[in-house]
Amino acid sequence: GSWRRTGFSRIPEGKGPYSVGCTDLMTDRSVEGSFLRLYYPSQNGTSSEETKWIPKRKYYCGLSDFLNCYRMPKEQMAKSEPMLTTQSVLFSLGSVTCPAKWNAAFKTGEKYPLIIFSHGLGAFRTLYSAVCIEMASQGFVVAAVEHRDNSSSATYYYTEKPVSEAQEEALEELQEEWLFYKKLKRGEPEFPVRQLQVQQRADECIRALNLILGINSGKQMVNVLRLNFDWTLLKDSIDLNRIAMMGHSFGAATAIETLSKEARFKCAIALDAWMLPLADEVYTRVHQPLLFINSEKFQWASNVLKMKKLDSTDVDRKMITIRGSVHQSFPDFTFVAGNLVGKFFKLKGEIDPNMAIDISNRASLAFLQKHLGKQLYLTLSYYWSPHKATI
Ligand SMILES: CCN(CC)CCN(C[C@]12C[C@](c3ccc(C(F)(F)F)cc3)(C1)C2)C(=O)Cn1c(SCc2ccc(F)cc2)nc(=O)c2c1C=CC2
Repeated sequence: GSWRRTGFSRIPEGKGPYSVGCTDLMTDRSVEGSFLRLYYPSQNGTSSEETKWIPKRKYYCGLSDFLNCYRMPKEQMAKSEPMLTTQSVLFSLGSVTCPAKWNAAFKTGEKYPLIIFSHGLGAFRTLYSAVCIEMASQGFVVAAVEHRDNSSSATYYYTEKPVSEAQEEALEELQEEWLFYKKLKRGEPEFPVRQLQVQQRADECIRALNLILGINSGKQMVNVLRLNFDWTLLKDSIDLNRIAMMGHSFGAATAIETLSKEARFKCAIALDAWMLPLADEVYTRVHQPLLFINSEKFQWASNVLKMKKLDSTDVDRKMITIRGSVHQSFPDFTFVAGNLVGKFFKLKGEIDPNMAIDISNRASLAFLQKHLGKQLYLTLSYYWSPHKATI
């Protein structure tokens, strides 16, 4: 509408041949369950509703608390114009949708490769829709997990309300329990906290993989979220040989940790990896191909040196840097925030946000095609010739 600020651009649509659907899945009524947002190739015309980008108001509260490091000190607040508080920025985003059809019917009839996506520190499952929608439009099923390790700025799960005898016959009530970002205590060493969190995050990604594979084999599962989406259409739709991890920042470290624990993941794409949470052991335990896609600004020696420690001649390890991009060029805020907010919060670099994500997505797709697409060919040639198969 006309109220939109100039330069207010939306999250970019998928460029691939498939139309994209989106739905949410939460299993078990406990914090140990899985919670993920699924982006998938959908049947055209089965839904006209666009997907809500940030689905519950409590996410805004969690986000503005996480970002409160930007809150002006009190004395300055009094003096100057009412600042661009993160609260005001966030509440203007309430109506933002992402270009995927909410609960559209899953497109059956072929097997798709699977990507498990892990979000960054202070983010949550819905904030990387530009990347996930592009992958789904190219024929991937993408499960963006929501982590419950207190690194998300907000997340929730359901528990049964303790039903008192009096209400015995009443329908059992489900109660929403919220978890928020847990700040480090002053002087608390960061590594032990992040190492524990990256372990939990990897377990949550492996649990999500097992959940999707269970659905693929036709296993019955209960979605705690009452949505009208037919999960049985996913039966026999995942190509079990083509499974990959993707993640941003803390989520990229999670992707590397997950590969070291689960060989069913054939490769990973690390978007602006934050390597601090990874223990030394992981460097000798990852054997799959890795692609590091870095922004120009999120670079410091110790972090890059840890990426280089994973360099290898036996397996394909690549690193590219997108000139003019920033850390926030990968999550969706780079598209949703206007130029004013975008510059202020460093959500946009010099490069146009759509161009940056396009470079990243094309590099990702080429890497996935190389390491997932030829899997069958590689296997066959390996058996036919004693030499090491090469691509
Ligand atoms: C601990 C808090 N703080 C210390 C000063 C650092 C805060 N910070 C920089 C921020 C996120 C920022 C952001 C977003 C969104 C608006 C908004 F206004 F548009 F909403 C504004 C400002 C604030 C840019 C980061 O944490 C960077 N970062 C991230 S950002 C992931 C994220 C979080 C929230 C989002 F909405 C979107 C994306 N993921 C990581 O895994 C890691 C790091 C650093 C190391 C590991």
